Amino acid sequence: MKAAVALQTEGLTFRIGSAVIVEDVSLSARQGELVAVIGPNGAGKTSLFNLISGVYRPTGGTVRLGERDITRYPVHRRGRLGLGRTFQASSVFPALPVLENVRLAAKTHLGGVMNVLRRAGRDSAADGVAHDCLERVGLASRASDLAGSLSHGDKRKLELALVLAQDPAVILLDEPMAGMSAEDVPELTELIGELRADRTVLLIEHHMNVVLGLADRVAVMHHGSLLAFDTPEKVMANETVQTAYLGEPL
Ligand SMILES: Nc1ncnc2c1ncn2[C@@H]1O[C@H](COP(=O)(O)OP(=O)(O)OP(=O)(O)O)[C@@H](O)[C@H]1O
Repeated sequence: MKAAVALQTEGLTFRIGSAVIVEDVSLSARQGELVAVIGPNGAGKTSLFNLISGVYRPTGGTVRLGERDITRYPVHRRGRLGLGRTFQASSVFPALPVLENVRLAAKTHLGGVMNVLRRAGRDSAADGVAHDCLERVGLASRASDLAGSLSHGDKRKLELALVLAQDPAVILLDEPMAGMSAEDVPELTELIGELRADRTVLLIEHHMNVVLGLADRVAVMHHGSLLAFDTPEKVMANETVQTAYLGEPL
């Protein structure tokens, strides 16, 4: 039996004046599935994430999280319902220790789901979650360092820990490898692969070896539209994709 659909867009469209940013995008991700979103610069990938996470209001189409139509929900409500997203460096407090950053994210989340608990109980639960998340992303040894002192690559790991601390069922990752040193890429690739054990992941990624190694299905965007949405093998063999995006046969 196929797993239930965790996230689905139907006819998702975003226009600004006469500019079409995202056009009629219908895709879905099942529970435990990793869907990669690829396409050239300016294809509309980040805008698609902005529509799914509620940063942009679509001019057409719908977004469903599980059975629920969340198209008109604000960002924070989508977060509470289990949709998580990395927000690049903007979500990191540089003057606070690494651990404190993750604790704050965990506390915010636990404050929503455990508001009947006493503060002390919540704080110790947040501590546990924060340590666990830092361990998972490989930053446990940097827990007491200031977040601002981390290298670019380690900041990306911290951003991932901040999302994990909110325990989302569906995670949107926008180029998590960007700016990482080559030796960090395999470790992070493995970590993202492991997320699938209990979550659904949508991943914007330019490293094709990462995409091909991780993705169950690949969505190819081009000029705001979905050019193909299929298994990595079928997408790579798709002539339209080769001509329009990859330029030449692989
Ligand atoms: N709020 C906005 N106002 C005006 N133009 C926008 C807005 N959001 C996106 N765009 C435009 O839409 C197009 C798609 O941008 P988007 O960032 O979604 O592409 P992308 O595929 O993520 O590109 P990249 O790989 O470079 O990150 C770009 O031309 C961008 O300038």
